[in-house]
Amino acid sequence: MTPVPPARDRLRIAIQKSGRLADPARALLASCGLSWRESRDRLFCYGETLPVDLLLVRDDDIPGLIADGVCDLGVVGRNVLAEQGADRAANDRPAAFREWRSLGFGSCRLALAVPEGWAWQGPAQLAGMRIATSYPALLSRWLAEQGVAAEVVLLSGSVEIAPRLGQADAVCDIVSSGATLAANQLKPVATMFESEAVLAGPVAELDAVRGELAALLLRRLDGVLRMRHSKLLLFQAPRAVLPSLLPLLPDAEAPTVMQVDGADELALQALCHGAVTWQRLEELKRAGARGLMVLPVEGMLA
Ligand SMILES: Nc1ncnc2c1ncn2[C@@H]1O[C@H](COP(=O)(O)OP(=O)(O)OP(=O)(O)O)[C@@H](O)[C@H]1O
Ligand SMILES: O=P(O)(O)OC[C@H]1O[C@H](OP(=O)(O)OP(=O)(O)O)[C@H](O)[C@@H]1O
Ligand SMILES: [Mg+2]
Repeated sequence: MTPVPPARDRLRIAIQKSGRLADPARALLASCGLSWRESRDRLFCYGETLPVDLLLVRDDDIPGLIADGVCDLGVVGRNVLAEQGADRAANDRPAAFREWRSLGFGSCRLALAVPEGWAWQGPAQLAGMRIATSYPALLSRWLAEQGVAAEVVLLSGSVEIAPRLGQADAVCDIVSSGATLAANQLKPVATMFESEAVLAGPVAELDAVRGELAALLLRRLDGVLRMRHSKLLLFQAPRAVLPSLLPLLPDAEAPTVMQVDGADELALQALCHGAVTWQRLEELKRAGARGLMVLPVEGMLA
């Protein structure tokens, strides 16, 4: 019988202890106003500003911890969440976690790669082949969708070396820059899955105190994510040039306009959601803007 975890009135979020997502996950949560007192073994961080604690674990364990109710939320790669979700589905187990938000970092893709010398003609070519992967459920599902019968060889790491060792004919693994594939004389031929870090949580909403804490956190998180690439642009300009400045700010919310030094001189404040590059500032200056200042935006509560 599965043990029932004791009731909690603090929210618990699992993140990677170390690895690619550890620092950005912690930085993102900190930018939502959370801070922690770390325990000496660093596996549990007690929330100080809010009753939101961190659990530091291997990323592969995060979906299971959510499924078991040991933690409420987790920051994990969509690839890990999808693999474990596909595995549950393949074994007729009910869904026990889902993606709550995509977080905009840790981008990579799950790709099928074959030796560089192969002339790739499509998935049918894989029939009867051995494919090494750490993502057996996603690979099996993709092969079934393609109607191809191939052998899945499970490896927990260093997958790209399998063809050279004669363990497999092709591989299915995470690709980002493609450097690991190239170093192993492999080429990507199909993308199965686009991934990034996500906030994962249970299928149903949380309730009571933890539900309220999660709602508060999501409101802050949405504000941070929305503002992540936004900048506040401050500048002055004569009223007459306004019609030629506004087309240069297509991604800006309606600017706040203040009158200075009489009716003709304006001070403007525009929240830009796209990149505010030097080139763009120079174009604004050529069009008559002066005193251009770009400020970062840390968050927004609508
Ligand atoms: N080369 C990459 N570029 C960008 N993101 C990646 C890359 N490789 C993996 N990722 C993403 O980062 C996540 C964590 O990768 P990492 O290599 O730290 O995992 P790990 O070795 O399984 O860590 P753990 O010790 O927690 O089990 C992956 O699940 C994936 O979502
Ligand atoms: O396309 P690239 O930029 O080369 O990245 C892809 C590599 O990154 C990951 O491995 P990682 O370096 O995390 O090693 P691990 O699998 O042993 O954890 C992944 O498993 C690939 O091997
Ligand atoms: Mg792992």
